This record gives sequence, structure tokens and C-alpha cells, in this order.
Amino acid sequence: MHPHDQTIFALSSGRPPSAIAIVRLSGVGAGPALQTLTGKLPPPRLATRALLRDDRGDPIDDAVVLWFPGPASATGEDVAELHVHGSRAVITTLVSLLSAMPQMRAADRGEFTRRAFENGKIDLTEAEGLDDLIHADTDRQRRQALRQLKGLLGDKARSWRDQIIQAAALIEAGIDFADEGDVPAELIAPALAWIRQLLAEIEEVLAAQGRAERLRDGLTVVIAGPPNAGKSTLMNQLARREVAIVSPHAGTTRDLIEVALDLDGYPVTVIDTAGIRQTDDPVEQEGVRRARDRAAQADLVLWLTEDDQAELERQTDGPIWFVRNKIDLMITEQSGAISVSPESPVFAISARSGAGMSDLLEALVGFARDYFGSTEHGLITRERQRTLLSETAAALRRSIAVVDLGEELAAEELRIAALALGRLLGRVDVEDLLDVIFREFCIGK
Ligand SMILES: Nc1nc2c(c(=O)[nH]1)N(C=O)[C@@H](CNc1ccc(C(=O)N[C@@H](CCC(=O)O)C(=O)O)cc1)CN2
Ligand SMILES: Nc1nc2c(ncn2[C@@H]2O[C@H](COP(=O)(O)OP(=O)(O)OP(=O)(O)O)[C@@H](O)[C@H]2O)c(=O)[nH]1
Ligand SMILES: [Mg+2]
Repeated sequence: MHPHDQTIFALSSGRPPSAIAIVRLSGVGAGPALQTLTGKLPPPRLATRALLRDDRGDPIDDAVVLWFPGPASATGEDVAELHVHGSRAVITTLVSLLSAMPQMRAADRGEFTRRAFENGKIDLTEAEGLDDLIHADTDRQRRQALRQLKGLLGDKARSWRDQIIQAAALIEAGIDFADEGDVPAELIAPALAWIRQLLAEIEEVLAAQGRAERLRDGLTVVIAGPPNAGKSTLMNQLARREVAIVSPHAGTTRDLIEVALDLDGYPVTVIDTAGIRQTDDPVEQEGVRRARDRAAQADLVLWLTEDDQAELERQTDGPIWFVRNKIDLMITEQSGAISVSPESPVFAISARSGAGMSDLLEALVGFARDYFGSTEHGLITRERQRTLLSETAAALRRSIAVVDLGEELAAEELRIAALALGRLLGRVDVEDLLDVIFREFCIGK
């Protein structure tokens, strides 16, 4: 990769004011900058206390500094960190001093990670994992991101790619021999068996998916039902704060109101909607339209009613749970889960008093757990990864299908498969394929 001649810096910690702020630098100018600010280069990889001074020698702040000489650093180039007091003034002063240094500029979004990638410290799937980790809101999201950051998918993809290249080399060797009128079927058969096995492995990973991808955005639960049923009250109960307006007036909620919940580590977005009814009010009509729309896309609908005769037009093909609210107004009603039919359970709650809420919450956690169930072993977390892995599998399938028509055709499909995996990793170079062929199979040719 091309060398980076500019040094980048950024405030790597959150917004000031904060207890401590970290200004990070990466590039050839990181060492000189650290030296300019502190008077000398600290020992590598050890937290060192230092007084930072400006260009006139005036103190800026009492700091802790870190020095990671490249290429062993996280970005693959010299890295310096300044841990200062997180005030706007300290940061502004530092930033203006750094900006004035030669070949030094503020980093773009994700540029440290990008450099780590370009310097070969991490592959693209690991970079994606890092991005997910930084955006993780819940524990399950954190675990999934960390697995990817640790290279679980990347290592698999690298291993598949290497094996495909070697299988291709076997087939290529067959072609080479064929030039001399000697077709060694014993080279093709093991290569095919190998490819079939790789295909099975990749298909297994593809099949085990679907929901790991959803773990990034969470699943959506829509609260729907007739006006005044207590949907917004339930919403506020689930959110544990007053996110939606509650009133005795039917038709209070018009907009969709979303709140992100962490249900036992699973990300769940709950959406409160307008009460569904016939109305002449154009604003309410629009609210009802949005409510229907959102319910139709939901992973789960909680259909809330005040009584049991409320007619339900089916809003979704997905699961619906019937929740009877305001049981505090009834004398004989029991609370909690009153039907155990797993497809459409019935709950009885009082959103106002909280009766029956723990059963409902527990069921929601169970729903999320079932929904995301297999993600603990999921490797694919993004559409990009799925697409490239599907392309790989398709090319492997084609290579098996066309091998009887000609080894060249099969080898070409294998090259396409390896290329797709190369893209997955962010490294596409055909040199690898050539290297293996020349090194292992074409002796003396
Ligand atoms: N202060 C601070 N905290 C941090 C980071 C950081 O960069 N700075 N990290 C930001 O990512 C994470 C920790 N990850 C890190 C990953 C690699 C290296 C690093 O420089 N590694 C080199 C040398 C370390 C060694 O030799 O042990 C390496 O991997 O070769 C540092 C932090 C989270 N916490
Ligand atoms: N007694 C009792 N009243 C409730 C309960 N839940 C909600 N209410 C009351 O019912 C009225 C309507 O509640 P909301 O939460 O605004 O109902 P909604 O379904 O959001 O209504 P729209 O937004 O108009 O569709 C309010 O006066 C609430 O205080 C409950 O469990 N028990
Ligand atoms: Mg409402």
C-alpha cells in the first residue's frame, strides 16, 4: 500500500468537557510532535507523565502520554496519544498547535482504522467489526462485534480463499499436463472433492444466518390497536419514561414514536402508533396509515385492547400478541399471560398500575432470545459480507458443474470464487494465485 506522508490527529475521546480527553496522532510526524510538545520522546508503550508546552514554552496541560512506534502500533505507523484534561480550552489549544505543524492535519472519520486496514494490520471484516463495536448499544451487539473484530469471519475467509487457490492450482496443473497429452484425472478428482467440502462449509455459514445481521439494528415491536386502549401508556411503561403523550382523549397519538430498548442484551425498538379507526380528521388518517404500515413491517405486533370483543383486522403476516389492558378496572380478571399458545399468546395487563407487565416483559425477552437465538455462532453481520459469500458459493457450484466441459472453465470459476473472498477481506490480488501455481506445480516449465 502507498505510504501515508501526512500525519493525522483527532480527539479520540468524547465531547468536552470530560474528565480526560485523548488526542491521538498517527503517522511519521507523531514522534516529532510528541517531542515538540513534551521536550523528549517517552519510552515506548509506557504511560508517561509529561508537561505539554506550546511553541513559546508556556505550559498547556499536565498530561499522560503514550508512544507506540510503528509498524507494531494499532494503525501500523507511529502513534502518539496525549491524555489531557478534557476541557474545550485545552483541546482547542492543542489542536491549533498540531494543525500548525508540517504535514499534519485533522483526521477524517474512521481514518485511523482506514490506515490500519491500508497498512495491513486488519482486514475489512475486522474494520467492520470495529465499527460495529463502537456503535454497539447492547451486550449481544458487543459480543458479535468483538467476534468479528477478533477476525472470526476474516480468518475463515482467508482459509477458504487459500484452499480455493490451492484447489485451482491442482486443476491448473492438470491443464498443464494435458498440454503434453497426458490428462491426469487423479489431479481433478481430489480437487473437486475439496471444492465440494469448502462449498458445504460456506453454505452452512450462509444458512446459519439471517438474524445476526438484524442484531445490528435490532428487532421492531409495534404497539397497535384501537384508540384509547392505553398504547402510549404501555409504551411509557416499557421505556420507563414519559416518551409518549397519554390522555383520555381518543386519537391522541398520531406520529410514530420509537424508543430503543435493551432487553437482556438484545436490541429492541418499540414503536407506539396512532389508534386504528375510521376518522374524518386528515391528520389522524395519516397517523392511522403510518400505524398500519409500521405494523405490517414489524417483527412482532402487540395488539392492545381494552376489552375482548375489539375486532382485529390482521395488520401483519408476522406474529401478533393480544394484550388486554386496563385489567385494574375489571373485578375478576387475572393478570399476566393468560394463554400459552406460543403463536399468539394473550396477556392481561394494567399498563397504568404495572400489573402483568413482568410476564409480558419476560415473554418479550424470550421472543428476542428465540429470534436471535443462533447468532452466537453467526459469522455474517452485513449485507456486503452475505453478498460476497453467496457469490463465492455460486462460483464454487458452477466450477463443479462445468468441470466436465473443461478444466479451464472450472479454474476460471474458482478464480471468481477466490476473488469474491478477496473482496470480502478487502484484498484483491491475483498475484497469490500465480504464486501458488508457479511455486508448487509448474516446476521446470
Ligand atoms: N488509550 C487507548 N485505549 C484504547 C485504544 C487506544 O488506541 N488507545 N484502543 C484503540 O484501538 C483500544 C485498544 N486497542 C489497541 C490495539 C492495539 C494497540 C497497539 O498499539 N498495538 C500494537 C502494540 C501493542 C503491543 O505490542 O502490545 C500491536 O498490536 O502491535 C493499542 C490499543 C481500546 N483502548
Ligand atoms: N384504568 C386504566 N387506565 C388506563 C390504563 N392504561 C391507560 N389508561 C388510560 O387510558 C387513557 C388512554 O391512554 P393512552 O395511553 O393515551 O391510550 P392510547 O392507546 O395511546 O390512545 P391513542 O393514542 O389515542 O390511540 C388514558 O387516560 C390513560 O390514563 C390502565 O391500565 N388502566
Ligand atoms: Mg397514544
